[in-house]
Amino acid sequence: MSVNITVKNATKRYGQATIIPDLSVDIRNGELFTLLGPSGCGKTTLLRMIAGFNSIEGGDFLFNGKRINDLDPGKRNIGMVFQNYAIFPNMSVRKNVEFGLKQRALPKAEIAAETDKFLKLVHVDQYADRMPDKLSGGQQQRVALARALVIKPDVLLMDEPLSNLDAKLRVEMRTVIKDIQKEVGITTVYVTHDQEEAMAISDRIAVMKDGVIRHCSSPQNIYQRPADIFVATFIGKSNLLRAQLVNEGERTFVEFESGYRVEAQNLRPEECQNRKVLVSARPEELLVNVRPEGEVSKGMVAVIKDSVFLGYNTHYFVKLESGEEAEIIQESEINALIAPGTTVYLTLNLKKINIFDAETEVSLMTGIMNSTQIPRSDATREGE
Ligand SMILES: Nc1ncnc2c1ncn2[C@@H]1O[C@H](COP(=O)(O)OP(=O)(O)OP(=O)(O)O)[C@@H](O)[C@H]1O
Repeated sequence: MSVNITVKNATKRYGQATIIPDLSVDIRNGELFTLLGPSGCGKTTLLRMIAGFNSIEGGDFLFNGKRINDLDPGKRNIGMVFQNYAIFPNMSVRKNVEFGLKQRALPKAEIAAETDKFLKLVHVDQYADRMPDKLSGGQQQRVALARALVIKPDVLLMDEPLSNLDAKLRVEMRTVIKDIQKEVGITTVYVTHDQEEAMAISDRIAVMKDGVIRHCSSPQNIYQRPADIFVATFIGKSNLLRAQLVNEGERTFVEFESGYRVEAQNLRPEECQNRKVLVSARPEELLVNVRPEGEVSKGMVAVIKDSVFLGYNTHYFVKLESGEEAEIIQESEINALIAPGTTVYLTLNLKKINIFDAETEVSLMTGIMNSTQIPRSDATREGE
């Protein structure tokens, strides 16, 4: 039986250091929920608290509403996969997978049938009699996954399971994990510091910094409307440009340091007063335009520092008149690579930029989905 997990006001300290000050989050039954953040932000600490391996200095952990704080790790019915495989090197693949079932003293026929089922699920059935050292890293992680799932855990915890694999295999294994998780439907908490991996596999992501969840939502919501500048720059690449909000009657304009001005869109009405802001634009939301001789600029004036042709896309690295630098990714056009040294003007995809208060670094936009709570009336709804 898969469960929903509730973390209420969790606190974790190591000696004098508070690693998690006060963290609350609901993880839905059956979802693949990722804890994402830089090294040391407390992802593994939180995962180990869910597993019962770490003491809890404050707060409550609940599975389906039942408090588990005092339940031994072995009684929480949790499956786990770590980066260092955690399979027994002296046992064949089959023996590794059947280990958990034997410990539960199930009938022999059931053990054999269940082991076969999970070996097939992760596509290692043809290696059932091999020893782990005769398997590739990806195959070893598949065995670790089968071993974790065969006991029918209520929760699957995965801590950087792909970080020991090479880049190509890591990308392949994302699909394997995502597909298998959907097939078995077990609530999964996944830890990674790789934002692309998180975006590729997760139903929802919690972006963490210093033990605090800064943004919790679907990958699309977090990418398109990040809650603050940390999130905007941690998930994908964001160019940050200094600007000022300027009110004119009912209208609010964004005035960049170069003097370029556009009408602000999607700002929360209560946030429209004059103030210093930072505008974030993804590399694909800025457009490089060549300015014909003598024509007045229709955007922010910049000079191309470097042009990198990458086939379908071209990356331009530019320096603006304000001294700020930006990276732009643009679909390559035939024979139209703009040479370094060329003066260009930049325009923005206004619907997609994000505007943040320069001081608090918090977003001023409408449409931010950020919730660590499951709406009680609609716990199974997709997205937010
Ligand atoms: N047993 C421990 N004793 C003291 N400090 C610890 C202990 N375990 C972790 N820490 C500290 O707690 C903080 C959070 O560690 P944690 O392993 O949860 O981070 P993380 O986000 O998982 O990072 P990484 O991606 O590097 O694994 C770090 O500053 C770490 O040094």
